[in-house]
Amino acid sequence: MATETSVDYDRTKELTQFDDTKAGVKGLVDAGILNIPKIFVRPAEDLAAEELNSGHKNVEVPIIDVSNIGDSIRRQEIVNEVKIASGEWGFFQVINHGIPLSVLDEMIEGIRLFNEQDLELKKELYSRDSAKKVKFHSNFDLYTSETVDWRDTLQLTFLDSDPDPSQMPSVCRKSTMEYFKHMKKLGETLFELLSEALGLQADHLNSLGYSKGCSIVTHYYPPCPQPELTLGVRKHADAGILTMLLQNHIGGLQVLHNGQWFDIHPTRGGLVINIGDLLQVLSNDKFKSVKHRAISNHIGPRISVACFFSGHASLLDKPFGPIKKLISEANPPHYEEFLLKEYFAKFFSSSLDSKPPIDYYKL
Ligand SMILES: O=C(O)CCC(=O)C(=O)O
Ligand SMILES: [Fe+2]
Repeated sequence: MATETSVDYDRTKELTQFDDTKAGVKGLVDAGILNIPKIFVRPAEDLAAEELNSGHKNVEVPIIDVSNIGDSIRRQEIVNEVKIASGEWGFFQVINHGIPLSVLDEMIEGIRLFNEQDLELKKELYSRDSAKKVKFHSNFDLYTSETVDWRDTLQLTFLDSDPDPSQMPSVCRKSTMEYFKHMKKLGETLFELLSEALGLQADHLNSLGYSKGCSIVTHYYPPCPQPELTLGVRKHADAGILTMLLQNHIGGLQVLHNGQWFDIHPTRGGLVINIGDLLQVLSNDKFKSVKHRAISNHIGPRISVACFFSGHASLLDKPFGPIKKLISEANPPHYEEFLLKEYFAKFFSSSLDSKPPIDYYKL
């Protein structure tokens, strides 16, 4: 909740005014503002507590080359790298994954075109309706978070079926359909590697439907006139199972590792993979879901495309918890079982900075 006490500052009114423009953060930049509105300014204690540009320059999140995965010796090495990265960092980048550069570049370009198209067209998709599969807005938790983040989002949700091209915004339809096809395929490969890294059969996670059901959440971070006062995305861990993220060349993504922020530098052709809270649960804490954030920048736009795997819609009513094969007397469950539909209801009714829903199920 807001901590603002000044009598002449009506925060709810400012939030509503911003939301009603349906123009997002880009609308503010287009209007030529030099000082960011108060709703975006992080609390003074947060700003004082840390230096925003504290990202380390010399240590890198692991980069895993997944070419030659068909070679059994190399595959075992890759599985081992995935195991170490997932357990120690919760993050890694994959390179040589086989997705053509043109597909990645066109995806980023499609999202740029969507955000930079005529505002009247973009406004038609502006919504906070949870039932909408395709929607554009700024900050899904605008009214519940302490501070508003400096980004706009186009969200495409496909939990029970593949995307329907007719629902896609026309400027990014072709590129998104192509990108989705590749995400699905690479997702299955990664779920195989993660299964093996947990000591399970390669098809374990795929056969349970965990690599099905995903949302493509695309972020557009306009240049910010006062980047030291706000963030692109606040510190959070991802609520789903696995995230695969494409970013353009601007940079800003940071991961919290041993209490320090590390930059995840954009690698041309690379994709950032991170373990979500639900995979931490499935793995009974063998894999870590780690906090990350995106800082804002004077230059931009920064564009990122997150593909969140959260399991097929048919799993929503089924009990969810640590994988039974990973549990023993020596390794008891760290979480009680819960229903995914209740879990996601908790997530979407709170804000990125509130208590993560998995905390309710910790034993
Ligand atoms: O834009 C980024 O690099 C990060 C986005 C992110 O963390 C998210 O969507 O959960
Ligand atoms: Fe995230």
